Amino acid sequence: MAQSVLLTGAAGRVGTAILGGLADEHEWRLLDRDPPTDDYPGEFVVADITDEDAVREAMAGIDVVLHLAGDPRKTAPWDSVLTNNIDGTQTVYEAAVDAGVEKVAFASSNHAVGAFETEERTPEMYRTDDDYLLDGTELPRPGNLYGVSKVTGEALGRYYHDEYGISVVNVRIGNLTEGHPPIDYERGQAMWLSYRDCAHLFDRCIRADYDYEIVYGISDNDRKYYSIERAREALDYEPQDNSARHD
Ligand SMILES: NC(=O)C1=CN([C@@H]2O[C@H](COP(=O)(O)OP(=O)(O)OC[C@H]3O[C@@H](n4cnc5c(N)ncnc54)[C@H](O)[C@@H]3O)[C@@H](O)[C@H]2O)C=CC1
Ligand SMILES: O=C1O[C@H](COP(=O)(O)O)[C@@H](O)[C@H](O)[C@H]1O
Repeated sequence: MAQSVLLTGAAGRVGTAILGGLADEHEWRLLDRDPPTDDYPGEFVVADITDEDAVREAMAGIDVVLHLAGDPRKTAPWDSVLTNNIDGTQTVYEAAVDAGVEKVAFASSNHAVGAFETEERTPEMYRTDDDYLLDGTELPRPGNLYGVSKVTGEALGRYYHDEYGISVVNVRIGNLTEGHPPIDYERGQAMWLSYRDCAHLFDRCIRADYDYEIVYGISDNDRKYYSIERAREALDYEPQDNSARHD
């Protein structure tokens, strides 16, 4: 059944991948601080996620929120991640709970656990003969302030789930690259998420039933140091792409 979905950060790369696969699958309300430069499905709201009134208005009648908006730079400074990623995410959760939204899928990141990639483990852990694996039950270990903001977003979701019962899935997205896996970049190949698998994964976040989850969002790459088992179990995620088998 089509659901009413609010997609924040709709004009960005992840939003483009999602809408590329799912434009006709749901009823979309798109939100971005950048005005649309293209044709989009549904309705487009130009607003900043730190604007409480605008976010509340955008939340009316929504079943599911895919919350992507934020500063995606791994070098982002504290003032930007504090405003866009932490304050903005809290604003989105508060408005979602007040509006009776059922589910929120939060775009977390590999950088929430980036500091597991120690000098002793790398580059071996990026290669097929290594079996080092993170499965989402490990403690967070961010390697930069951007990663800290993503861990904080996951904790905000934990709080709003426990306090208000809203369903939350945190998707620790790997490296989304269009058309082909990253070239000459072993780390990126191990955490490649194709556009097709990205759309399918967020479709499962919209349709599946869950309480509070942390899953890794990567394709079924031969070498992966992030397990996709929890995404398979909790969301019925069935990726089709693999960085090692791409022409
Ligand atoms: N692209 C990737 O490989 C990965 C992305 N992510 C996360 O996914 C999300 C989307 O990332 P991308 O699409 O790659 O980034 P992007 O920069 O292409 O898109 C982000 C969108 O959010 C909007 N935005 C930013 N701050 C905003 C605010 N305060 N209010 C309203 N809109 C705002 C921007 O205008 C932009 O259109 C981010 O939260 C990022 O941290 C996580 C891991 C990997
Ligand atoms: O969280 C993110 O991660 C991806 C992949 O990280 P990288 O260190 O391999 O570049 C990054 O491309 C994206 O911009 C960022 O938001």
